[in-house]
Amino acid sequence: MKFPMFVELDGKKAVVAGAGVIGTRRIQVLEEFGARVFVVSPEISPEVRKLWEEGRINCELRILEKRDLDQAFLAVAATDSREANHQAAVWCREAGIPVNVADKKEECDFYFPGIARGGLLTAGICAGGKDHRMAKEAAAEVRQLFAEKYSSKEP
Ligand SMILES: C[C@@]1(CC(=O)O)c2cc3[nH]c(cc4nc(cc5[nH]c(cc(n2)[C@H]1CCC(=O)O)[C@@](C)(CC(=O)O)[C@@H]5CCC(=O)O)C(CC(=O)O)=C4CCC(=O)O)c(CCC(=O)O)c3CC(=O)O
Ligand SMILES: NC(=O)C1=CN([C@@H]2O[C@H](COP(=O)(O)OP(=O)(O)OC[C@H]3O[C@@H](n4cnc5c(N)ncnc54)[C@H](O)[C@@H]3O)[C@@H](O)[C@H]2O)C=CC1
Repeated sequence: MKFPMFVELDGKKAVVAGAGVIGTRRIQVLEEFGARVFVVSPEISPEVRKLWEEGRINCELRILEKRDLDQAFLAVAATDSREANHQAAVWCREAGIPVNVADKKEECDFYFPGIARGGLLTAGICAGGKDHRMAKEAAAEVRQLFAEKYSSKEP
């Protein structure tokens, strides 16, 4: 069971390997929560390219290398290669950097929850890696609750 720690990400380096469908989702969330996102991926989605062009994130269009992880606060391995994701996890573990591995929950130090925000509140919903559909559904219900009952106070 993972502990729901609410972590300060403002200005902290978050490395994301792979900017396809899942990497893009991760990059958007980390950027929204203030991290200094550094993307390494041979190909990137249009959404990620736009964030890059707006100067909100940095990208390198190549495969991940160990040195990319220097000074990272956290990392995400979201490539479509099991081998590359595993290698990233090993490098992170050696360097003591918490890592999320999109295709293997056993290699994750932390999970991405379903997120609900409203007013002053932020919730992260996790089904312990056992049912992401349930996490998604519950997060949608909590978003609805926040909008109905707790949205009056803006952050
Ligand atoms: C453990 C965890 C680690 C982590 O990723 O952080 C993890 C792991 C894995 N997910 C996989 C598949 C999918 N996950 C989703 C969706 C979501 N997955 C999310 C979280 C988590 N997923 C973490 C905790 C989960 C928990 O609490 O139970 C959500 C909540 C948040 C988010 O991803 O942003 C988000 C829904 C919220 C939202 O959309 O609002 C979809 C559907 C979709 O993408 O639309 C699919 C594909 C289709 C399908 O199967 O349904 C695979 C197999 C990959 C493969 O086969 O290669 C693994 C790997 C494994 O289980 O080992
Ligand atoms: N955790 C979750 O919620 C989910 C996880 N997945 C898993 O996430 C992974 C990614 O899936 P998608 O985003 O759909 O794949 P995708 O094919 O859309 O994107 C993969 C990206 O990785 C990049 N890439 C490939 N090798 C790389 C390397 N060595 N270094 C850096 N970047 C590299 C590619 O250029 C591409 O941009 C898959 O392993 C998939 O099984 C899939 C669905 C949900």
